[in-house]
Amino acid sequence: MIVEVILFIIVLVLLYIHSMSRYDFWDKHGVPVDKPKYPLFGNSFNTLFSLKAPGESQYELYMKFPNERFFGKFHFMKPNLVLRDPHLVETLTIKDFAVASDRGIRDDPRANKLAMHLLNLTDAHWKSLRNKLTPIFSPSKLKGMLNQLVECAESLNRTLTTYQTNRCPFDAREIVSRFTTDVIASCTFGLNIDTLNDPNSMFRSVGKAAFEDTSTRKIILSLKRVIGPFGKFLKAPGGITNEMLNFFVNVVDETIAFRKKQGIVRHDFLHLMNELLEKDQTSIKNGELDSDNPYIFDHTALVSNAFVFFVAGFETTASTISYAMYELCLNPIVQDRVFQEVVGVTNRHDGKVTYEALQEMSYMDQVISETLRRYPPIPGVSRVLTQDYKVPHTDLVLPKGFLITIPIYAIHHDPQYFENPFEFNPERFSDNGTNIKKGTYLPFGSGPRICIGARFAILEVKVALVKMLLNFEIVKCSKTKDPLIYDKTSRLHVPEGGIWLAVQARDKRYESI
Ligand code: HEM
Repeated sequence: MIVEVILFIIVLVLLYIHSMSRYDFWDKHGVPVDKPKYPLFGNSFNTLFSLKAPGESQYELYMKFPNERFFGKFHFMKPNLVLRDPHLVETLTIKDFAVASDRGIRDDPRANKLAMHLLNLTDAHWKSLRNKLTPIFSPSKLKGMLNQLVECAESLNRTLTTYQTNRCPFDAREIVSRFTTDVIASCTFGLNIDTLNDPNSMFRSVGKAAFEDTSTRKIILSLKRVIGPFGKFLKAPGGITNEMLNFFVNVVDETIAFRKKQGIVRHDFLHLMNELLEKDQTSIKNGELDSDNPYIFDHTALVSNAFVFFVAGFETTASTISYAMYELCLNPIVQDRVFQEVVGVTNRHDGKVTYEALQEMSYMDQVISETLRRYPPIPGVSRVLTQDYKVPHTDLVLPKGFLITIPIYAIHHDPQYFENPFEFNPERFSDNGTNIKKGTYLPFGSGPRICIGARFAILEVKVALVKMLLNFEIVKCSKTKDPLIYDKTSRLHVPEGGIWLAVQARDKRYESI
């Protein structure tokens, strides 16, 4: 027995020495590094074990290297380069896109019936799909969805009225997540669901399942990223089930069949994607497209991308609206100014929230931009090299497959680019944001892989805030936290326990608007 124990200790010591020696990687390349204290988990220890919120952990590390263009860290034992220089961020994501077109956090696009979507694809297949989908987010197409957004915002207002009448505080994150779920269900799946009144709807359950985190889930999801092809054998607990996936496929099929039978045309994402599908089918019939072309926009592409719009779109927009409400509540002067703008513009448009009226609300744009700077819903993005890459103006050559991180949250809070970065100040975005240095404002990412839904997201956030402000003043309640404390268990930078606020009815003059 003693021999076994000694052998076990020797193995542990050898493993420890091996693991710690891997951390010499950046020293050997002359790159500044924050060497991890513990073996195996690299610099991710604090976030994986829920000791720090992701944004705070990223910021702390970033601020250790104030004069560097980049620094090294470790994701588990895998070296990872973190960019600090905004020019380098732009070079990698735009000019050198050809060598860094992959985000590296994808599942196999054939993993299940909803996996053939933009997030999971790379190279030519991604490019073909992105080119097909980009036009459905054009301003003219989004204008066609405005009525649906306004209807959902009116439903949100009805819910807020009940809280106002009962003088009851509410968790803005929860209520607004139900609104953004209704929006995606309406614009992407053609369904008028009412998650605001039915919080247990399947859509809401899937939304929660996609973002609910535990330490075990975070560790397994992160491990999947570093062990390459073996990752597919690892299954993280929780998340989206097969039953949920089937539900989405059925919803899409039933809605398309119903619309066809009833002759209903609604200019939403479902309709526009169905047009893409029919166009490819016609091209195959006419012999213009080969039926075994791997990039055909078929049923799988339609349901997969409808699904990814939901997952990528509901939490990010809910986060932005609820943080904007929080900041407007803490900054009554800003709230008053934006309210005056909203009333002035809507009055010029016969009291209506039209697409044209929304384009005139420039101070509202500043408020939304500053919210996205202060609280970027996705704190960082990554790129994986598809070829060896010489980092510009250095001798550092990184091999194919190397992981590079762009720390969005930290760059947004770097005092070099944003004075008093933790202060909410929409004035930073006066002059259409032309005074913001390139490569320092990245809420939607950068380059050809930038968020495809950015324009839709801004429109949705704007409609919700405009309709809300016309009816309510957002005020503090006894549960409003200032400052907020961030959730250490989540992969996103979200407040612990939600964002508690209250609303008061506006002057009767505006109630009907
Ligand atoms: C405030 C709201 C949103 C924020 C802050 C946001 C942010 C982001 C970011 C940072 C990326 C990665 C970009 C990169 O790697 O450079 C991304 C990608 C993406 N987003 Fe969004 N997003 C938002 C809303 C939406 C909405 C509403 C949709 C769909 C309706 C959407 C769909 C997508 C898709 C499909 C991708 C992958 C694009 C590709 O790989 O080609 N997002 N988003």
